[in-house]
Amino acid sequence: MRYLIRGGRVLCPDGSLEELDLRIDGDRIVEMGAHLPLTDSQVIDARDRIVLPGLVDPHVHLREPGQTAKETIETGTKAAAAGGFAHVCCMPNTSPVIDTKEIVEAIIEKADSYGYAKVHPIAAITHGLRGETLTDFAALIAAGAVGFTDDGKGVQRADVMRQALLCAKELAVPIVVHAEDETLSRDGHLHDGEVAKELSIKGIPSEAEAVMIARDIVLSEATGGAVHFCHVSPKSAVRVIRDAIRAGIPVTAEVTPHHLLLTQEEALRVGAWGKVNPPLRAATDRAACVEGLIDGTLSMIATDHAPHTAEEKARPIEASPFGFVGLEISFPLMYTAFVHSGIMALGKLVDSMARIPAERFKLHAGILNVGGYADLTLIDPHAFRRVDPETFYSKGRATPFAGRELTGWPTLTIHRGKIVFTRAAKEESIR
Ligand SMILES: NC(=O)N[C@@H](CC(=O)O)C(=O)O
Ligand SMILES: [Zn+2]
Repeated sequence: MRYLIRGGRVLCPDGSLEELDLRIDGDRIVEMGAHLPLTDSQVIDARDRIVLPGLVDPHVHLREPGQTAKETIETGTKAAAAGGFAHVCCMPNTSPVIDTKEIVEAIIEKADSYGYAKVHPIAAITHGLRGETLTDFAALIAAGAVGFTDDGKGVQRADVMRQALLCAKELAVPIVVHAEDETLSRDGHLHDGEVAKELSIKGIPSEAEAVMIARDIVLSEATGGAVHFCHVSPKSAVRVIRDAIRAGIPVTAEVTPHHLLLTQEEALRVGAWGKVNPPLRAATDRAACVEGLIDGTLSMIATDHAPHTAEEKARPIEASPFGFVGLEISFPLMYTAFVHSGIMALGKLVDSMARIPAERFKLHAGILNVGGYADLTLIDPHAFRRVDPETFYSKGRATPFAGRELTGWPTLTIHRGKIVFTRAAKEESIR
């Protein structure tokens, strides 16, 4: 199949927006230029659209194998396509845990058989996420793992983390850190602040996250192993990561839309739909995350798409699991808050949602160029729509952003030369 994407403004690798047509042949972009001839291609009308590279999400939970009532590889990658994502890195806290090459291979094969988006497993650091013995990193990488994490919990033992970093250095992959010291976070449900106090719910202090980040920066420097910090949330952590980067220690970090846009007060408004780990914190923490995004300390955006069943997220806060969905709204959330508002250039946002995570995990993705894979998404920078969880492809429906009016929604996504998502005309704009 040949497509001609005509009349759109294309985000070029240098960050400029240019009126260009793109021709797709098979799974590749074969031509980019002004007013390309139609020849034998099928036209995709991109007038009033911005053409972006397929986005890259370094942190999603697809729940397969084992928790298919929450999500499946099929529904999770459909949600990715609807959110404009061509690549997602999936976390290993499945059942069983992603700690063998067979599971890594099965996930990749299954995702490829659907063809909505590429899935890159981040395999477990330790067997069963038990925090004791290292998995076979070399075998897991050979099977397709792009990094290692015990996400869902932190690696409590410093000696185990040190060993993991030595292996990671040898094999040139990052250790992806969910930073949480359980002696400080245990039994907590919300940020340890005013709202938790008001609701008489045990809190999770910022230090539970920041002390682990500080420890792993020290271990990264000592071993030379690269660390990527997940879903950074407290001000203290942003500061130590900034200092580490300045000192040349090989660390990178991601931040989520919810930690950039929301605070602990959400628990009063939406209850368990706003329960997430790490928790939504104080206004000063949120401001520090925004500052970290803008100065490049937090160089990547991750959704931490964490679907649970409707029943689980309907429970009271203390009985509900941590996490909510994000894939289908992450780009419009970020576009509306940072680009539409004039705070950030579109090129910088897309770098943080495509080019930089692709480079970090060596995915050969994240920019539009002739000869590259035809992974791209068209966004509508004009129309506003409300977030309606009932329209999600994900099985997860919980999000504290339900009802928000956003612009910059993906309207059409192409993955490897095939149309994998088009926004239904019934989802009309509200202004
Ligand atoms: N973020 C969450 O609140 N939950 C994640 C685990 C995680 O990413 O730490 C999950 O698996 O549900
Ligand atoms: Zn995590």
